[in-house]
Amino acid sequence: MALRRLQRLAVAPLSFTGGATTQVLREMSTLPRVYVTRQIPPEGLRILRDSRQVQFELWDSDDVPVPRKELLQNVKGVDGLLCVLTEKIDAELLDAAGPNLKVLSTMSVGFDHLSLEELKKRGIRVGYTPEVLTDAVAELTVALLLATSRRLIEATHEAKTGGWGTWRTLWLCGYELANSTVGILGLGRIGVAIAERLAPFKVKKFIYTDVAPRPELAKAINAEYVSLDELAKQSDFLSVCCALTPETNEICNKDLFAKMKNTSIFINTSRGGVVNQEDLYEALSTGQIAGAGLDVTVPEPLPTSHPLFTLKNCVILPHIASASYSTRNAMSALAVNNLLLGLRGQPMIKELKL
Ligand SMILES: O=CC(=O)O
Repeated sequence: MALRRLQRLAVAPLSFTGGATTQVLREMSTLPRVYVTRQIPPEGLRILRDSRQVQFELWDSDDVPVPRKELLQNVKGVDGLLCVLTEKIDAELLDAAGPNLKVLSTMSVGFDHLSLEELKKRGIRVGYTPEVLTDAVAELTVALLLATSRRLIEATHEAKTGGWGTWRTLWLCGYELANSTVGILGLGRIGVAIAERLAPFKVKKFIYTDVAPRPELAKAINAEYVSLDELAKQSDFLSVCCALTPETNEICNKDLFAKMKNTSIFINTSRGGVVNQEDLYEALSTGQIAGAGLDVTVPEPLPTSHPLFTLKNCVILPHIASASYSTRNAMSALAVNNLLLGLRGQPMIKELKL
């Protein structure tokens, strides 16, 4: 099938003169081998091609992830691996790759798909792509928040399907940011960038919680550190920005939703795993909270039959927070540069400390 074909790409254009071709092939065989699990955006691909540092094979599709069985086969003996967040990098995969594998580079800021313990045990260095996506994610979070709180999806649906009768005094009313309290669960670069964008909407107060206060970051947005309980109680808008870890797994559950105001809006652009989705469904369908905007779910894609899709007060996006052309190209370039630096034994631009 054309889409699923595996491409073997030379590090330099192959010459058609016999001698030169042989030379390139010989050169190829001594260069480090890299496997790329997805057709990555052009900027990264160009850097990889032009580097002449590696020979690489690529799963030549962006529509269908490489099937696990093929992935296990294709990584055999590689020195470097470039993956995206759909690939689970665990002991089985690392064993399949074997001892040559020295560098893993993920084109994502999140790394919950990587078994860090297994990577560390094998001395494999890990690159990831923070910072380059902060603006795009913050922008999308604001868009999702407004779409949810001002009921934009419901409103366009009504307009298109004949629900638009006379102008009505309380029809499709939502909640506004002016004079509100915005809570951030997990304050990092993205949380700060979201708050910076929301401040001009005349937010009254920013509050946040995290494992510990982060005064340097909080100062930039004049945010107050509070407990998780207080965050739930005080927030008119609660935006989840934390990484998915064993500590944050399903941290947004019925206990949290029960403490929230029935006028509050819940937004998640981090990872679906931080939310207990049954509890969220209950909170939304019983009016315990006013609405939810989710860019991430468990599983992804969320089956179209999922109960959350039946709720008018739940806006669900298909994990697109970083999806702008410039950001995805920047992520692919950073992922490739991390990989190439790692394979040269140099510090990566963005390397995870294991
Ligand atoms: O979710 C997106 C990422 O981790 O980059």
